[in-house]
This record gives sequence, C-alpha cells and structure tokens, in this order.
Amino acid sequence: MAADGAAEAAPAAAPCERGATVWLTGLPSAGKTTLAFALAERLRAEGHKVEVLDGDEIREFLSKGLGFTREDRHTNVTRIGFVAEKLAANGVKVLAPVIAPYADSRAAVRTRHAANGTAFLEIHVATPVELCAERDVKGLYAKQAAGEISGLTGVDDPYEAPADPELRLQTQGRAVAESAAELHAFLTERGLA
Ligand SMILES: Nc1ncnc2c1ncn2[C@@H]1O[C@H](COP(=O)(O)OS(=O)(=O)O)[C@@H](OP(=O)(O)O)[C@H]1O
Ligand SMILES: Nc1ncnc2c1ncn2[C@@H]1O[C@H](COP(=O)(O)OP(=O)(O)O)[C@@H](O)[C@H]1O
Repeated sequence: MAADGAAEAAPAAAPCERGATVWLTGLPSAGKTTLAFALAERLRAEGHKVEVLDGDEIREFLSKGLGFTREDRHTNVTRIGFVAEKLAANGVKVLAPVIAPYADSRAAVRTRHAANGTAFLEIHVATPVELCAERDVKGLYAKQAAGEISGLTGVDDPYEAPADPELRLQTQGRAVAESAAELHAFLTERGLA
C-alpha cells in the first residue's frame, strides 16, 4: 500500500520474463527454421528462456505417425499450439517454425492463446514459391517435379497465406542476419525483447 493509501500497481514484467508464442508460418524452404534458430540464439544471449518447437523434430516425437493430409496437418498444428501455449504461459519465448498451411488451424491456436491471455504472434515468412523451389533445402520441390512425391505445400497442396499476420517478413534479397534483425526489432516493439 502506498503512503496515501492507494494500492501500488505491480511493476510491469521485464521483456525477458514475458512468455509468447512466435509462430513462423510459410512454405517449405521459406526460411522459418533458419530464422527461428537465429532469433533463439539472440534471445538466449539476452537472457530469455527460449524453446524452438521445430516441425521436423515434432513429427519425430509428438506427432510421430502423422502424415500430410489436411486432417493430420491440423492435428499436428493444434498439438504444437497446445504445447506452445503451456510453455509461453510460463514465461518461455516459444518459436514455432511450422508450415501450418490452413487458416482455421492457425486461428484455433490463436483462439486458445487468447482464451488464456497468452501472447501469440503470427509471422508470415513470405518467400515466393519460385525462390523456395530454388533453395529447395530438402530436395522436396525437385522430388515433386520428378513425380516422386505429391501433396507438397504451395505446389500441389494448399497454402492459405495469413490475411492479417502480426508481421509479414520478406526474405528475398535479404541476408539471414537482416531478416533475423527485423524479427527481433518487431519483438522489441511489442515489449517482448
Ligand atoms: N508434402 C509435404 N508438404 C509439406 N512439407 C513436407 C511434405 N513432406 C515432407 N515435408 C517436410 O515436413 C516438414 C515439417 O512439416 P510441418 O510439420 O511444418 O507441416 S504442417 O504444418 O503439419 O503442414 C517440412 O519442413 P520445412 O521444409 O522446414 O517447412 C517439410 O520439409
Ligand atoms: N533472409 C533469409 N532468411 C531466412 N533464410 C534465408 C534468407 N536468405 C536465404 N535463406 C536461406 O534459405 C534457406 C531456408 O531454409 P529453412 O530455414 O530450412 O526453411 P524452412 O524451415 O522454411 O523450410 C536456408 O538455406 C537459408 O540460409
């Protein structure tokens, strides 16, 4: 209680103590994983608690057995969203470089965060499909073109680009460090870094 009897406001949490989910959505080879790990490194060095929920790793453990049908992708995304919210509610910066191609799956994750009062930032890593196919980090675009696989997001499977993300990041013509800095600056603006 203050000397004049008024209740004192609790001090605002420092950026390091504020949890949030930062979801990086975009096509395969857009740059989601690269940017998530670059941001994670910087945030950790600044004293944040950080967890990267990488799509590939999640599919090896939490979502083992799921494929790439619409239903399986939805299940995968909502599972990741569930875990992310729990961690973020406990002060962790959760970085989720996960394609999440369907708007309704992403909306479900957003709604769950909002219901719990947990910060959720949707970042669209908006690399054009032509450049993603050129990068082709895992050779998936080449395999699709050769008819060895089908159902590749953005090529012969849907990608519903976010209509109103918190941030749309362009990576074409930008160095990784530049895009990572833009993302970090955005978190700073939001009081999260
Ligand atoms: N058919 C098809 N479509 C899209 N992606 C495919 C496919 N098959 C395998 N992969 C690889 O799976 C990686 C993880 O996918 P995600 O869990 O992020 O996808 S999803 O959100 O459930 O749609 C994803 O990782 P990134 O390349 O890092 O995005 C792909 O490399
Ligand atoms: N500005 C940039 N931001 C992120 N990645 C970039 C950028 N410029 C070039 N790249 C390259 O693009 C590739 C993206 O691969 P990756 O991060 O695995 O994509 P995703 O996780 O979206 O499938 C990496 O080889 C990375 O070095």
